[in-house]
Amino acid sequence: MAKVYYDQDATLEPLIGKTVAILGYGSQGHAHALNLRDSGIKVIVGLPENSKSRKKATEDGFEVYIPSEAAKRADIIMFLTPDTVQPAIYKECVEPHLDSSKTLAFAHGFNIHFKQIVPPKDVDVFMVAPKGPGHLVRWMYEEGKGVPALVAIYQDASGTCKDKALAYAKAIGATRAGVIETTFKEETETDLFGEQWVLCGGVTALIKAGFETLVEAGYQPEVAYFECLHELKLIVDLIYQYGIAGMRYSISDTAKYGDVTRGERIYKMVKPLMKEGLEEIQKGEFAREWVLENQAGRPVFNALLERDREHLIEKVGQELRRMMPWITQKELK
Ligand SMILES: NC(=O)C1=CN([C@@H]2O[C@H](COP(=O)(O)OP(=O)(O)OC[C@H]3O[C@@H](n4cnc5c(N)ncnc54)[C@H](OP(=O)(O)O)[C@@H]3O)[C@@H](O)[C@H]2O)C=CC1
Ligand SMILES: CC(=O)[C@](C)(O)C(=O)O
Repeated sequence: MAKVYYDQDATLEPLIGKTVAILGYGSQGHAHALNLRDSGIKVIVGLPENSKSRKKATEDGFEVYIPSEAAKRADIIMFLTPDTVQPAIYKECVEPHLDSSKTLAFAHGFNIHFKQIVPPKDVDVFMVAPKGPGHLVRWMYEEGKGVPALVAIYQDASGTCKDKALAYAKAIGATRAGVIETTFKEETETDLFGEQWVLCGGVTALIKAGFETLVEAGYQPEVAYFECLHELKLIVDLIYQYGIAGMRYSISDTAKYGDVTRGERIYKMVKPLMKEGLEEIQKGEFAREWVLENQAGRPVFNALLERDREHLIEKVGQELRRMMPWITQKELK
């Protein structure tokens, strides 16, 4: 079993007296900045003058600088901007201010692993990758809990990089839940695989296919929504808390039989696709496609997101969620 690091295995000491620059103030950026500051770490934020996030970062009480100034002032520079703009930010704003006293940090290994960013050898480089959405990283921290994370050391020129990474993980609350040491390769490939084939791509495909199958067969869209989306959370909550066996303990025998037999058909169809998808990631084909998509102005990305925004399930869901105000616990901002 992998070694898991908890609060008692890490100390904030390596970050005390240091300045951490958080480049970006979005899902992860706001959470890391607020959690680090609440843990007693000096934080500044790096955002372009025209950034929509400047208002929120300023209202949250942070000193906000343009990225190059933030990089110049900081000891540790954490990239929490979209992966696709990190290479340009690095080249234009960070690299000119690098020396052996600086540390680069990431929350996803994409740009280091696929060599879109190649740091000088005398600079420490680590990753602290929360295994959950940024808003939950903040909400769990506020509740005294944490979102688990992966840490990886890419370069340890100083001999203290791992201590800094674990201190960072502790400061954002991750060691409350557990932190596993990995590599940039393992985090990048598993994260891309998970978000494409299980968590986001996998789940949304199942939800849409199920909903459309029922609606096209003439069933009411509201019934299809409750069956294929609303109830999914309840089932996943059981799996999250008790494992697959625990969830199956709670559902009916009829549902269990359907689960293990019809689920087997889905499993047999999907696993070969998943293996293909993992190979695409490992061979860099997905990375190349995503880099080129961004260079072309995201035509496919924008078109497919817009298509799904117009999906009937979004319209039905918005209406039904309005009748259950307790569902939307906190505004996603
Ligand atoms: N979302 C998640 O839960 C997770 C994300 N990650 C990783 O965290 C990193 C950040 O992702 P995420 O938080 O989702 O990003 P978001 O898209 O939520 O936020 C991006 C932030 O970067 C800002 N930004 C955009 N361009 C620049 C720039 N040139 N210089 C400085 N800031 C800029 C944006 O400002 P503006 O408002 O102006 O657009 C925004 O504040 C990525 O590496 C991602 O892979 C890792 C684990 C989970
Ligand atoms: C939340 C998370 O870790 C994801 C889905 O991989 C991401 O948003 O990058």
